[in-house]
Amino acid sequence: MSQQLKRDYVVLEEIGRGRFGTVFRCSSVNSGDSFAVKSIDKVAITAAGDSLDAQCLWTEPKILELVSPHPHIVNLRNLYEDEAHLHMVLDLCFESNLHARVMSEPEAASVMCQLMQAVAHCHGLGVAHRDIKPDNILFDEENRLRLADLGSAGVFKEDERMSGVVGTPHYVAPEVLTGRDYDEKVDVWSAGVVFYEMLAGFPPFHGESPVEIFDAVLRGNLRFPTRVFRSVSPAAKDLLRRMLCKDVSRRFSVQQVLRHPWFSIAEQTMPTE
Ligand SMILES: Nc1ncnc2c1ncn2[C@@H]1O[C@H](COP(=O)(O)OP(=O)(O)OP(=O)(O)O)[C@@H](O)[C@H]1O
Repeated sequence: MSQQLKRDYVVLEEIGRGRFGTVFRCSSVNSGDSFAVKSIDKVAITAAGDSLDAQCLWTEPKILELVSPHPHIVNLRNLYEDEAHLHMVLDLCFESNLHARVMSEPEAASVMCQLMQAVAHCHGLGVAHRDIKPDNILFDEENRLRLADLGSAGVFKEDERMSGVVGTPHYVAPEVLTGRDYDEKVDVWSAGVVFYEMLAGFPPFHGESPVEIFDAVLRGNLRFPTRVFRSVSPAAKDLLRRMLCKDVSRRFSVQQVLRHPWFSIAEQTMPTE
């Protein structure tokens, strides 16, 4: 454990684990405030022998430095390195229950508005997240949405597109699967899948295996089964069509999503406290 990290934070219980990262709760020695520390095992990455993973080691902290601070992103507070680990001190968050239940449109609008603000901030700085999915959408102690895990993010420039298959089967955009170059609108597609799932309780493109899911994504046949979508507003369906549009040139940008009338319609029907 880095001596410097131990000087600044008391590292407490484990709260999560990924492929190479273990996440602990920690508290600041100075303020007593709670944070999360994600410790990446450099040795395990090197031993796994995957040069892509080794390259990605620095992607997350570098991109987090670029996009922090933002109220809807899991911000990087401090970074430490020792021989075996990279330690990222992050805002402490909690897993979302986005998978757990079908949401009303006002609830979904609140989630989508915060998510799209985080994505707009990233896109404005030339960063595409590339792995938007419920597991990477966390909430902080004040119940504010925080976009997490920028380990798969990519930097794009005006005349330079991105490549490489990155993402998670149900949420990945079709242009990523075809192996062609793509742009930041892959995030709008993935956020559209999350949006559909919040309203329907199941994803728009499904299958029994990853291959079947990929085939369904590539077909991109968006359906609104009456059983479930009978009570969903035409504005919500319109926005879903514009986000889950296979033709990237016609797919909405994040700014266009944020300007869509569905947000104000859904807000007007929000119950008052
Ligand atoms: N800031 C945080 N606060 C609380 N929990 C967190 C935080 N960041 C991540 N976690 C939790 O820790 C677990 C692992 O985190 P994360 O997915 O970022 O690790 P990872 O190594 O990048 O994972 P993978 O590459 O396998 O997706 C997840 O369950 C996540 O919910």
